[in-house]
Amino acid sequence: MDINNHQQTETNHESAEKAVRVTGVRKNFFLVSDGQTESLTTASGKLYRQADENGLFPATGDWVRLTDGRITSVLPRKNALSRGASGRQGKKESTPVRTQIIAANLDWVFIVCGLDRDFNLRRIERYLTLVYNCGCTPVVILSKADLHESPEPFVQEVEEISFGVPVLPISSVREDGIAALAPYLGPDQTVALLGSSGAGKSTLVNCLVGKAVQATREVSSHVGKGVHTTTTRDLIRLPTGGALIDNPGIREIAFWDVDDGTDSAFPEIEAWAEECRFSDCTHTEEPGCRVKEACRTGELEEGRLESYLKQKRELGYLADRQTKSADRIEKERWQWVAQEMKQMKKRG
Ligand SMILES: Nc1nc2c(ncn2[C@@H]2O[C@H](COP(=O)(O)OP(=O)(O)OP(=O)(O)O)[C@@H](O)[C@H]2O)c(=O)[nH]1
Ligand SMILES: [Zn+2]
Repeated sequence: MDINNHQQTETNHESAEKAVRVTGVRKNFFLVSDGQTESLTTASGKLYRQADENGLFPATGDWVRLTDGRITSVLPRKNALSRGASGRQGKKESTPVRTQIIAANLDWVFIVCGLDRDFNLRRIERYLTLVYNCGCTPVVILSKADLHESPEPFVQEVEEISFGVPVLPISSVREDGIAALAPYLGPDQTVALLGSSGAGKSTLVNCLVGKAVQATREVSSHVGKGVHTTTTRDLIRLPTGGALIDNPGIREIAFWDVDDGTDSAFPEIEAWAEECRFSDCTHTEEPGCRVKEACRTGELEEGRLESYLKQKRELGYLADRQTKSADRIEKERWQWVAQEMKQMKKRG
């Protein structure tokens, strides 16, 4: 697509600068909206260069500064859903991990889980961890509630593992429970949808928008010329005034991205762990393990402990891997220095 032919964000004649929101990110261009008009634009060369240093590059949901029709900076983010996000960032000993921002400035993240074969408490726990880890606020949406006489038992099961997170059963096909989502979809609220393939995300989006946006992704008439129907947007405006972000990146978010957010997803286990005899108790074989005792007394379900331990193991593995690669980089650097010195001596 030739961007130059495109009416460049109606380069405002009064002021050449304005803040707009990124509604879609494609390989070489961005779709931005000022709330009225949606248009295509590119990022300034400087922004590309800076992104290499600070990793701050426009993502869907970002507010950006537009100067003469091009994105020149990304405004500070409230939060961001990202792959490779880790609580380790910001800690001194951290290995910088390049994170890929999938969606920014979110008020809520809907964890969509179907009440069919998709229903899996352990997976919901993982998603909760991931969402907490990104500094976002989760809401669990149990879709396809129409497949059951009552979704209540499922709601209770999820509530037991989600500690105060709203758990809302819905049916997009029958439009049941949709009204309960209204408090999260009001003006100025942005929601990202997370959930495995087939969970019912697209169907929910279409239900909320009131038409099949996800299938057809029509571009409305007031959108700038040159934006063809092939240009998909990731941020969808809702009739309620809110915005929904549903993009492939979010759909594919992998669990290994999750770091030590386990504290928030398993608060009761962390609390019992405080009472273990050994402070470094692994809650497996040790005597005086309060967590194991909780399993014996029935206070804690064995499956939940397994899930917790599995997460801990995976996180440990990830941390290990990151440290190793940092060590290797350091080693390689010294090898290079040593070689250079040898060369210099030879020459010298
Ligand atoms: N019974 C019932 N089926 C539903 C409901 N919502 C979605 N489905 C069905 O579930 C299947 C998957 O729905 P999608 O909306 O495409 O799921 P998705 O999460 O967008 O899946 P991906 O696009 O692969 O990420 C489709 O066959 C839908 O018709 C619902 O409320 N009730
Ligand atoms: Zn223990």
